[in-house]
Parts: sequence; C-alpha cells; structure tokens
Amino acid sequence: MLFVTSSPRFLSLIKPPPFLSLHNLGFSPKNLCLSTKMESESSTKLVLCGKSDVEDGLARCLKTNNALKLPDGSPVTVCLHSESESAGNDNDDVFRVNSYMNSLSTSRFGRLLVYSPRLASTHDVVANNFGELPLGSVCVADVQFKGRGRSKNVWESPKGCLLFSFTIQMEDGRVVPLVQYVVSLAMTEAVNDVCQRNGMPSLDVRIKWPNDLYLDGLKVGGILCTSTYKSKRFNISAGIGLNIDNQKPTTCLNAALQRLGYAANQLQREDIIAAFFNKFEVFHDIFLSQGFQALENLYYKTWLHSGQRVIVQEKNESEDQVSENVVTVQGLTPSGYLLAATDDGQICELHPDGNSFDFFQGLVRRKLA
Ligand SMILES: O=C(O)CCCC[C@@H]1SC[C@@H]2NC(=O)N[C@@H]21
Repeated sequence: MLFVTSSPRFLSLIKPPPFLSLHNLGFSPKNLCLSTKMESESSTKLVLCGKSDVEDGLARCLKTNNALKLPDGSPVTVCLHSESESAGNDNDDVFRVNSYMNSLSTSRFGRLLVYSPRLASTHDVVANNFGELPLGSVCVADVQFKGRGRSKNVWESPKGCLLFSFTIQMEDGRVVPLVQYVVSLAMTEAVNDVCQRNGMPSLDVRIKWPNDLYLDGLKVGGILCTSTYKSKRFNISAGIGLNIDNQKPTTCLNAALQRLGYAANQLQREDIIAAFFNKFEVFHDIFLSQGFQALENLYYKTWLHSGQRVIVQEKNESEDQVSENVVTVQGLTPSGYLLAATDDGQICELHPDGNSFDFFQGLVRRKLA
C-alpha cells in the first residue's frame, strides 16, 4: 500500500520490507545456475554480478541463501553472472553486464548488480529486498511488465529503455525529499558526460520539476523515489526509467541524436547507467556534506522552471470561491517545494493540489513569512 507523504512526490511504503542482515548469510561453494524448464518458464530470472570479489561474495551468499524475494511471493531463479548463459552476450536487447562493470568507477553505488531480462518492476525488487542487498545495489531490467510510475500509474517499459532502481539510506528526514533532485541531476549530467566523451552532439535533457526528464518538449524519463523508515534511517528506493532507444511512446535519446545528424555509435544503456552512478556518488557526497545548496546552481541550469510564470489557485476565506493568481518561480524551498514570488513581491511556497497528474495544474500556494 502506498501513501503520499507531505513531501513533494515522495512516496513511502507503509509495510517495511523483511530485514535479513547479510552478516547472517554464510558463504558456500559456487553453484551452477541450473533451472528446470518449468522453473524458467514461470519464475523471474535474476542474474547477480559484483564489481569486485567483495560484491561477488555477497552475490554468492544471496544466491545460496535464497535471500531475494519478490513482493507477490512468485518464484525467483537466481544465478551468478559468471555462471549465466548471457555472460558474453553482445546482443543489443540484453544488458551487457561486463560493459557496465568496466565503465563503473564508484566505491559504493551500483557495485552489486541484479539484472533480469524480464521482471515485473525493478523497484519492487530493491524495495522488497532492501535489508538483504548491500547499500547502493542496483536492479536493472531489459523489460518490465508491471513498471511503476508515480501516482500508481503504469510505466511502459519496452525494450530500448534504461530501467533501473537502486538503494540509498539517509538519516536526516528534512532533506530526504531533496534526494530525488540529486538523482535527476545525476542522470542529466550522465547523459551530458557520455555524449561529450564520445564526441556526440550534446542533448538538452532537462528536469521538469519534480522528477520528470524532458527532451525537446517531450517526456523521455521519470524518477520514482519511495521510502520506509526503520531503525532511525530512511531506506530509499530510487527508480529511473529513461527512453534511450525506443521511440515509443514519446521519443528517445537516440532519435534526437539522429535528428542532429549523428547516427553512428548510438547511446548505450550500459554507458549511461555507469556514468549515472559515477556522477550520483559524487553528488550524493556533496549533498550530504554541504547540503543541496551546493548543487543548486547546476540544478537550476538544468530544470525548466526559472522565471516560469505559473497560475496558482487560492480559496477565499469562506472557502467557497477559488481565485487564480499568477506567480513567478524563483527556485526551490529548503523542503523541496517550488519557491515563487507574486507580482507585488510576496514570497510563497507552491504545493501541488494532489489531484492533477501534471504538477503545474492546480498548484496551491502557502505564504512564507
Ligand atoms: O512516473 C514517473 O515519471 C516515474 C517513473 C519511474 C519508472 C522507473 S522504471 C525503473 C523503475 N521501476 C519501476 O517500476 N519504476 C521505476
């Protein structure tokens, strides 16, 4: 069950996931990934791979102890990447685990990978196994058949999209809602970085507050953050869907590169996600040590809203009439809402009314002192 907290677009799961510490899991000799035909037809295949021997050891523990579960209790077949048939695969539709690991240069995030060719939702895998997975673990899928978008929407997840979720832990609840902005920023910077390093034209991927990614006026990606609170910590599952190579349902990054006359060496999911974690780890550490303010300038350069004029709805005192006023967006408030100014200079905080899919429809304002 989900409820929306008072923080912007930050969903929190009421039922905490079962907790099983990795310290309790024993190592065991390498087992080959053997599954019967019946199992492989009905169960979700999860392939585990670590960046180093440490994470590979943890992966082996998770497999041996059957520690990974799906939320609906449906069967799972867990293999190690080293034992998997897809290990040396060079097919575009199959996530290239080795290519991802080779481009990853983090010390915490993305180092334990749970890959699946097809599953319900990467988000459910990380949220449901939060306690079992080392922090920063990531689940990637080629296709999702029950992808979760915000407000209980379905997230279409066909081939060609980068679909992943990973885990973060935070202690200070006041800044938890801001972490989704750090995630968005790390993704836009990752795309810039990969384009630049490969001599591609730069793509103007922008953030539409609070957590959509837009390119040329169309949505190409979205971010979903959910959290549970346990033992004085916020366990955050962050999920990203980014349309890299499939024009449906809107457009994709590679189509934009083609429109710019660049058809060779298209963007690959593995490069983008590795660049994402390389950026995210740096931004995450800045965010925790210096606050979101240290990232704000870059964030405002990347979002679509500086100086945007938006309509806010206000009820009169007897609450029987609604009037509309225009305000100008100035930035973010410390709690992560929109900071705006009226034409006569009053500063206010804008909140979505909770009814509209588009956050910019039905904004309500709260006066700030
Ligand atoms: O509604 C939105 O804009 C957020 C969409 C987030 C989708 C991603 S795809 C990977 C991860 N797994 C899910 O089920 N959802 C997120």
